[in-house]
Amino acid sequence: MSLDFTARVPARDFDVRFSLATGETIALMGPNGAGKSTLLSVLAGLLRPDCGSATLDGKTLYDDGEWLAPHTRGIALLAQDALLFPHLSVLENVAFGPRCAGVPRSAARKEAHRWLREVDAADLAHRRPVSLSGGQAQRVAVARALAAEPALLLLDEPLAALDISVAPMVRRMLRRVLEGRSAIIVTHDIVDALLLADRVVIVDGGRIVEDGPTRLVLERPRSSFAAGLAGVNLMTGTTTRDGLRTPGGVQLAALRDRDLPAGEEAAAVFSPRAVAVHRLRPTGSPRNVLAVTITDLEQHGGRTTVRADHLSAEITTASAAELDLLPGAEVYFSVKSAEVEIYLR
Ligand SMILES: Nc1ncnc2c1ncn2[C@@H]1O[C@H](COP(=O)(O)OP(=O)(O)OP(=O)(O)O)[C@@H](O)[C@H]1O
Repeated sequence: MSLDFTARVPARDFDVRFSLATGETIALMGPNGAGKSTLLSVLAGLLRPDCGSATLDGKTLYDDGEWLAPHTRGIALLAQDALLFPHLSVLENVAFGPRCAGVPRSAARKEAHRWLREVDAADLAHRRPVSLSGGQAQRVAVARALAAEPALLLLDEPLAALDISVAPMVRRMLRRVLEGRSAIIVTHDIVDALLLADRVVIVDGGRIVEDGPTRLVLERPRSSFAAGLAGVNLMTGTTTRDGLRTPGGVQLAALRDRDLPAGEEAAAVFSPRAVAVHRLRPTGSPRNVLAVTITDLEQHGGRTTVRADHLSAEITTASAAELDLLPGAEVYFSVKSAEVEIYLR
């Protein structure tokens, strides 16, 4: 194990215990006020728990009387905003960690150039932080965090402050640099959990309520929070000219980003509300049609969720009754391509 963590902070009703394997990335999710920032603060050494202990790669971070100072923990914390040092150039920002660790100036600069290349920001080396866009600054912040060679990387909603148009690029970069790294990423976005993490840990009311592989937690949610997250349809496969093909051969047309390359691993996401249910295969429409078998129906208010083969449709209860839907029935789900979003994995 890379990290073993227990902490109690009664003033915040926080009582959490979990472990992280070496090279594993966890998505930490939960509603507002659940305790996600508390967990990161305790790990980063910004908040002292009343009791508990934590070790990282065999090093004690805290225990009864022991308390390691934040800068000696080997943990880098990346916040929502890049928080670069405004008076230093991009290169000097990234070289800061190695310099603090005693690396000579020219070697530290060389390191910094290497990390900037790693995050596709080599051309920004001589810029000042004030001249960077949000996405550029966040890439530099990632390079700065990695240049310190942390044993554990903490990312607090790293995409939340970014424009929706640049978030996918930064997400792809993160996916690349997080590969094989011990990291905890706080996110509210299930797409991040699916694409960036090996495992999802859900906290609610200062306690862990779910912990497991992201797919499994979504398919069999045990907490109301996870059930809410599971309210999206996800299909994985490879990109094609006009969408996605699953390993089982299902073709899904999507409204595609024009620069999306074909043949890449990707996930398609669409809302259950965008799915229509039919008894007979619909013809002559530009929709995606999937033949499925109903596994379960759930009524809530005037609407019914129809679950089938890991997908779900949300339709009015009146139309569910009209279609005479029952578990075991073979039906067709259809969704317009404009409702399907594709994310590279
Ligand atoms: N500085 C503080 N002092 C006292 N209590 C705090 C402090 N910060 C947070 N809390 C309390 O601790 C609990 C956990 O909050 P925390 O900020 O860790 O949640 P979170 O999951 O990060 O929420 P969000 O998604 O809103 O950032 C909440 O009840 C909150 O009110």
